[in-house]
Parts: sequence; structure tokens; C-alpha cells
Amino acid sequence: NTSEFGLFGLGVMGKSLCRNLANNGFKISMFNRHVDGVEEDVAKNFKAEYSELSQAEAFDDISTFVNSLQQPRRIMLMVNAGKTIDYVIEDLLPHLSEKDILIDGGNSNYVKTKERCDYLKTKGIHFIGAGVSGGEEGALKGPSIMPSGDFEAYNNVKVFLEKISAKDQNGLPCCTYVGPEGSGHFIKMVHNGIEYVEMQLLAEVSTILENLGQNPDDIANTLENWKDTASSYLLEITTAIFRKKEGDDWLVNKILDKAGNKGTGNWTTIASAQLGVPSTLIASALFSRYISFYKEERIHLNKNFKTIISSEMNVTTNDVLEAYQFARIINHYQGFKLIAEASNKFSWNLNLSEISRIWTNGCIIRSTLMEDLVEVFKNTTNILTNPQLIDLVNQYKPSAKKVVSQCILNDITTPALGEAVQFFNGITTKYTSANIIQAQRDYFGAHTYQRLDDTSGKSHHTNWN
Ligand SMILES: O=C(O)[C@H](O)[C@@H](O)[C@H](O)[C@H](O)COP(=O)(O)O
Repeated sequence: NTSEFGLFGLGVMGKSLCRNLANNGFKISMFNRHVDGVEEDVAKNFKAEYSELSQAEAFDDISTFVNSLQQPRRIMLMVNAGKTIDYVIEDLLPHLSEKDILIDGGNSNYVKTKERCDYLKTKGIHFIGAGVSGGEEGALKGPSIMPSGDFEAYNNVKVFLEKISAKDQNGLPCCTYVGPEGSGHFIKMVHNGIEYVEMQLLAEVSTILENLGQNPDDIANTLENWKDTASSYLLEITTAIFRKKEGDDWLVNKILDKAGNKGTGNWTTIASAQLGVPSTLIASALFSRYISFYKEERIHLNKNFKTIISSEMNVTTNDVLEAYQFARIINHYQGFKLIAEASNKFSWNLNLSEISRIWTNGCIIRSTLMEDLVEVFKNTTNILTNPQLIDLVNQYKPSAKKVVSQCILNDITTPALGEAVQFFNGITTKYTSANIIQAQRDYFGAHTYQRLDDTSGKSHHTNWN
């Protein structure tokens, strides 16, 4: 048993991580199940494909795989999130020994990760839930890794995870011990929520540019010009997407407008509702994907309700850029607020600056804004109290309002941009209309209310009839 690290599950991410580990000089064992006629000799064939895997060992039998590993064993599971993880854990358990370490690198639900930590603790096995971001290329060249669970166990595997991870602008690994139990998968989930919104915002601003008469090449040029002030991985790939041609046509115009999802945006929205955090942008990005799925109904209803162009779209591309930047700041405000609230609720004591630091490279939401947030979070947990961001928001807000109102007047749907303005107005309004909600609740349900002129916080009830 000479292998230092085991990788279980050779899907897209699993394969990339194996090559990354091998490229970093680690002696690894790779396992993929054997399914007659479906998955045969996957590990063996994969090993043969890449020279860097010449020292790696390939297995499709669990016991020989486990016994090929040095003790305490370190095994990273890269299998589909959900029940599969529990089946794999049960298959591995009979072969494992006390102090062995299992790392779940999939997009698992943080509640399940806590349950698995607690369950395996009763077996003397350490369980680490590690969010891994960066897609196929990131996993190969350096992902952002968000591990949580038993700190001692993390110290035992950190040399591997930190070595293969992306590096920030100071050369430090984009991998850090996030906190206890499922906190790693929680922040990965929120990472994906922020990702959903960034993608939705880019889709919305591209639609506006199209309505300003820009063809995909023009849009790519516009987005290209934005990289000085709004540089991000998603802006970069969206620019490339608009340049992609198939013959003389642009590929993007041939793609069906039905956006899929694998659940993390859904979980983030549920966690927000449960924790009482208004992640309205993440919810709007998720529901925009759901709306897109009603393709047939949209075509049908479009016949019933004609688009009414009430005025020329008189916005400049710079207005659109500023509206985009405004909404991005609100998006990050909401995402990190959810993390801060969860950290309080679950006593995870999360370090927001360190989280934004490991998100400055390797992950899908890496951006220059994220680099700025590393410093911002050293002094506050609320980015809308940071002087520089306050100035930027005040500078960008007029354009955001102008763009959103123009889109409404022109029946151009921009839910995320619109929600950014609505949310910002709500969170910056000293006296909202919630007093009316309280009166209505007390009227029909005697749910009581508090009074402005009674600072005791006592609940009051009125017989409204
Ligand atoms: O950080 C990442 O590397 C990605 O977020 C990755 O986790 C995956 O691509 C998403 O799960 C896609 O999510 P949807 O299928 O829900 O868009």
C-alpha cells in the first residue's frame, strides 16, 4: 500500500483531479466501479490515456483499491451528489479502519454532509465535505476548494488539496479550512447561487445590447471592453460564447432558450427562506431558469399579449455597464449576507475575507470584484458599509434605474437587474410599508404588532372592527 491518496469516481471532475494530483507528484490510486457493458475498465483505460498517470494505480475492485492506500487512508469521493454518496460510504466502510478520512468533493447538500460527518464519527472515520469549483478545466489546472469538517482530519489532507488548488495573486492556495460540519458545502452552494445571478445578469445585459441593435460580434466587442472595470471569468467566457460561429452563423443564436439546473440554486433559495435572508437575486435567477422551461406556454401566451414598445431604448452601453456593475455588487452583498447569517445561526465562525480570497481564482465566480472584497471583508461583514463600494453604488444607481425602467417600457425582461434596484431601494428605505402588513395580520389573525411610540418592544393588538 504505497498510494498516498485515493480518488473514487472517474467522472469529468474525478478524472481532472487525478491528473492534477499526479501532475503535482502525488502517488495516487484511482477507482471506478465496473458496470457490465456500461463502465468497464474505466480506471485502467484512463490510466493508459495520460502519461502523467504512469505511476498511478487503477482499480475497479473496492477492497484492493482501499488496501493500496497508506494509512490513515485519504479517499476523495467524486460521485453524483445525493444517495450515491451514502451507497458508496456503505460499500467502503467494511474495508476502512479507524482514523481513515473520506472527502466528499461533489455538490452535496450541506445538511446531508453534517449527517454524514456525525454518522461516520460513530465509526471512527473522518468525513470532510469539500466544495470544489472550476469545472473540468479548473479541476485539472487548479480549482477553488472549500473543505469543512474535522480540523485534525483536514490537517492530514491539506497538503494534497492545497497543492492541487488554484493560487491567489499572492501565490497562496485557493483552498482553506472553511469550518465545521457542512460549512464547506454550504458556501459552495452559495457560490453557485452567486454564479446563477452573474450568469443571469450577463444574459440580461446581452439581451439589452441586442435590443440596442448589436449583433453577437458587437456584443462580444462591448463585453470585451468591459473587462477593464468588470473583469470576471464569466464575462470572459460569455465574450467567447458570442464570438463562436458555426459556418456564417453565430452558435449562440442556435441554442434553445431553456436553462437547466442541477439543484444548488434551488437549495440556496430554500436555505435563504429558512434562514430568513432575502436572497432575492438568487431566487430571481433560479426562477428565470424555471420560466425559460415553459417554452411552449411562452410561445402561446406571447400571441395573447403583444409586446408594446412605448419609447425608444435611449440607454448607452455605458449605462448598461453601470447597471450590470450595480447589480453585481448587490448580488455579492446578498450572497455573503447569507453566509454570514448561516455562520451565526450554526456557530460556524466563518471568515468572509478568507472565503472571498479562495474565490479569487480557480472558481466560476472569480473576478476583480472578488479580489476587492478580500480587503473589504477585513473590516466589515456588510459590503454596503464600505466607503468605496458606497461611492460606486451611488455612481451606478442612476444608470441602473434608467436601464431597468427603459427595459420595462420596452417589454424587455430583466428580472435580476430589476430585482437589484427593487432590493436596494427596500434595504435602504428607513420606513417601509411593512407597518401595513402588520396591521393586516393583526386585523385578520390577531398576530399583534409593535408600536413606534413603545420602545419596550411589547406586542400590541387592536380590535379593528
Ligand atoms: O463551481 C463550479 O464548478 C460549478 O458551479 C459546478 O458546480 C457546476 O457546473 C454547477 O453545479 C452547475 O450548476 P447548474 O447545473 O445548476 O447550473
